[in-house]
Amino acid sequence: MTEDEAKTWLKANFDVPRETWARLDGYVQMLLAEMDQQNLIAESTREHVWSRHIVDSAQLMKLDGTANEGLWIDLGSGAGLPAIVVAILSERPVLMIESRRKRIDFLNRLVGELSLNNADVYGGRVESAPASEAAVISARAYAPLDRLLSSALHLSTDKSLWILPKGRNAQIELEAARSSWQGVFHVERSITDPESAIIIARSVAPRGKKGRK
Ligand SMILES: C[S@@+](CC[C@H](N)C(=O)[O-])C[C@H]1O[C@@H](n2cnc3c(N)ncnc32)[C@H](O)[C@@H]1O
Repeated sequence: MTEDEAKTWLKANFDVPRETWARLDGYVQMLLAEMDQQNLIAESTREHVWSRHIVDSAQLMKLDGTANEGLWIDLGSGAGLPAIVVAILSERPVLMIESRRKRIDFLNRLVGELSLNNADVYGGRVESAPASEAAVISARAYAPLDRLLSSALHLSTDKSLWILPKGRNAQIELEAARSSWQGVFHVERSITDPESAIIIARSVAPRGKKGRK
């Protein structure tokens, strides 16, 4: 997907009025500028931010069956991916969880400068974030599936939808996690990288336990 194709895809798949487009553009500019201060995205993707990061994040919203309602929690948000894209393209509340100080500061700056009234940052570890009842939980390049689910179970309910871009190891990670986790899992192909996949999960619980909230 070229950068032009990425922008065309966004316009075809989302309502993108001028103000929303200006926010996306502003985010890309701030992300690239911040790369002089900290390493937020792979150097090789600097010239491909719209396809490799913005569309890569936005595609997750297309897999969300929650009617765009309820809290979206993003684990290990780092550069703000996918959370900032979700917060710009929707009005739903978005909570970013990130533990590294410099990244927390950058995320707070994004929220302020892009006037994202629906977005918030928890600066700390996922494991110590206050219990919540997320409608959606996302995590991009955060942790292997088993550790990811263990660290964030307290942020979910039985109804939470987990949307987890997993690169090329999706199927392997899923098989490895199945011995410890039950739930309804399936894998979707990424539109930005045909070899990458996204794990979608519902009704997630540690194997052998019943009666989640
Ligand atoms: C590889 S980066 C990915 C960032 C972003 N999701 C993206 O796709 O560009 C992983 C991020 O997760 C954060 N992280 C790792 N473990 C964490 C934890 N237990 N709690 C909160 N943040 C964590 C790291 O500080 C880092 O910013």
